[in-house]
Amino acid sequence: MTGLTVAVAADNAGVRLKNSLAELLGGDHRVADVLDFGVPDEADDRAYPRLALTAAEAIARGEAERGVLICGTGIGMCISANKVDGVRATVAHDSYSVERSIKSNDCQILTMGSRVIGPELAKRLVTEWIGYTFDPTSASAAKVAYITDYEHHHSTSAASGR
Ligand SMILES: O=C[C@H](O)[C@H](O)COP(=O)(O)O
Repeated sequence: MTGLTVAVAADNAGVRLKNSLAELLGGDHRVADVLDFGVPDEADDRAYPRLALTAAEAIARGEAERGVLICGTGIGMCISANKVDGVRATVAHDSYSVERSIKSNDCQILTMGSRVIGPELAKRLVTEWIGYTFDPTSASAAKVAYITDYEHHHSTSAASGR
């Protein structure tokens, strides 16, 4: 496996955890590059949607394969990132969800809440998350493709099928 490029971003509620995770990722042999979309410190009060959308758009353009986005709860980052076509983001604070976010859902983005999870558990989960890969030949692939197809067609009737 060639090294991953991982985008990171956080608002000022999550910047300390984001910086810690960026350092962790930068030292991981499975990571080729870390793209930091800010904020740099707690004095920067840019709101989470701007940061999430900027990072998610970079992923949609193929500039990074993965992203870790941190806010107070992870929820705002997740909602915002999921507005970008082609991006699948999830908030997760447990090992099983982190694994399934890749293996079932092929999520590029993991979001976490700095007010929800401790830094050591977050680091452990991100270390696990980097090691998972999606299997495009798995039974999960068609389910993810259904979402992508909906995005492409913006079809309101898609939800009425199986
Ligand atoms: O989801 C939003 C985040 O938790 C953010 O860090 C805090 O948002 P708020 O200031 O609107 O509560």
